[in-house]
Amino acid sequence: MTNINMFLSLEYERALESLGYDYFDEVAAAEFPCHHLRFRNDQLLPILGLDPQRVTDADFIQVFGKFVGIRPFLALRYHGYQFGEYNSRLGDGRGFLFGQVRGTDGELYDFGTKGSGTTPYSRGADGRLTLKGGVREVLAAEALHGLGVRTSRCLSLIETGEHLWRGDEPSPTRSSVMVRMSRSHIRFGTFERLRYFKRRDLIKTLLDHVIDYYYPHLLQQQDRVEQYRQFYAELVKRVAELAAQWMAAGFCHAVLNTDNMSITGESFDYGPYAFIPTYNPVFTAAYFDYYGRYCYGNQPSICRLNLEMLQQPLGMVIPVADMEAGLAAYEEHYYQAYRQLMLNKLGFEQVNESQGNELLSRTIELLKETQVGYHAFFTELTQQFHPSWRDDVSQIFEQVSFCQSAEQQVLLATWRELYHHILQDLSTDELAKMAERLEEKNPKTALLRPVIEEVWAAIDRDDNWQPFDELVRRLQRKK
Ligand SMILES: Nc1ncnc2c1ncn2[C@@H]1O[C@H](COP(=O)(O)OP(=O)(O)OP(=O)(O)O)[C@@H](O)[C@H]1O
Ligand SMILES: [Mg+2]
Repeated sequence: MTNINMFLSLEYERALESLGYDYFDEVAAAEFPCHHLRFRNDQLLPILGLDPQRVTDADFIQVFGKFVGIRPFLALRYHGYQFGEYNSRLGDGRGFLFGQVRGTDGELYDFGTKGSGTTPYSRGADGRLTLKGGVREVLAAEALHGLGVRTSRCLSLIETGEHLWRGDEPSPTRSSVMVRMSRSHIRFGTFERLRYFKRRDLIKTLLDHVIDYYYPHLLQQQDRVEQYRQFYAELVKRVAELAAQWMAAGFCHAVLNTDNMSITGESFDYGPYAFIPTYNPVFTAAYFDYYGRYCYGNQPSICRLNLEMLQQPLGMVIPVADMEAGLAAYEEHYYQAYRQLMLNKLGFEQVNESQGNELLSRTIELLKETQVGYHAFFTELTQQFHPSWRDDVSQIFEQVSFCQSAEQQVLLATWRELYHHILQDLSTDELAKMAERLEEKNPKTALLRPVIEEVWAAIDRDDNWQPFDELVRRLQRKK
């Protein structure tokens, strides 16, 4: 066994750093009184070309808790529209870009910290992350990944032994530092800040950088302006697909400010999020979202609005009419993606258009009217599904407890008929694949709030991490 820290042996690319000091400030990491590794994401190590067996807990602590070895740490500069109001006092206030590494899949990944100390953007706050906040972010990312959402994931969570004061947690509360692996920490707000300072030159440089690193296939196109046009159109598609993935997963992100929107169309920053207990478009996850701006059902339109606002900075280099044309496809991209994801959750791969649309709207109606658990509905379907359903409509969802009233029974009967009708067109082979698809698309474990609270209570009361470890294992679907 060698004692070389595997994280220090990685080849770090200085992609963002090479852009120079207009985009970030160099910062130092806080020193913490202690370091307890609470989570290490071994599923990510192979993507970094690392064998989990050869990476010790001490390696994680040395690099992602004590921050020994790699330099510089870059607090990225950004602004953002927060609940509709422009905020020019933002930036990485409790985190920094630790480094960038090329994965075995060819993609460039960021290691970004959260809770690693103050920066010039901390605005008088402590630069820290609560342990509960860290636990919640780890869980959200693993759950979303399991549901097929394009998301950042946490590489490590280290408890750091400080006492923090927060208005939304019983205080003092425990502290942590998290390292997140994401496709980029360049946010819509990174561009917004450059427009605020009227720096067209810096917007252009950053846009070229984004295309070079995150949309390299567009480089085949010789003309830069054409690349920009296609970049925006592709971003629109990626964001529409992301919104569809959240909606199908039953996920409410809760803080869709433009500083929480990634330029790669990846989902990240899991603060006061929640998975919806039942289908309810006005379900709002953040207690401070008084008007339900970021409620579950608003997510697709808010994402569209954020894309539209991004036209302001990008408009300094991309013709706005071209971006408008790209944005016009948003609804179609969204609907196509959402429809496909929902049909998958219902067990299907391909359904003809009119039947597919009808099944989708009937399913939503059923979920809404009965208020059956959103996740429970799909896991029940997965458990009860049987190929014999094709031949006998009465067997479909034979055991249901969620239809109380006569009206609800009628809705279920109609849904059943339609489902049966679609099954008629399937071959025996396709029918067999349905069971597998249902299993794959509908993980058994749903990360509902009481589940998180239960895990947290064990940590909080008894420092018992076993329920957390088991939950992570279930979300990652390991035996
Ligand atoms: N405890 C804190 N100390 C200093 N700055 C903070 C703190 N909490 C939040 N901020 C800053 O407030 C802004 C909004 O916070 P938000 O919760 O969206 O981001 P974050 O969760 O800290 O980071 P990220 O978006 O990278 O996940 C960010 O600029 C963040 O750096
Ligand atoms: Mg944020």
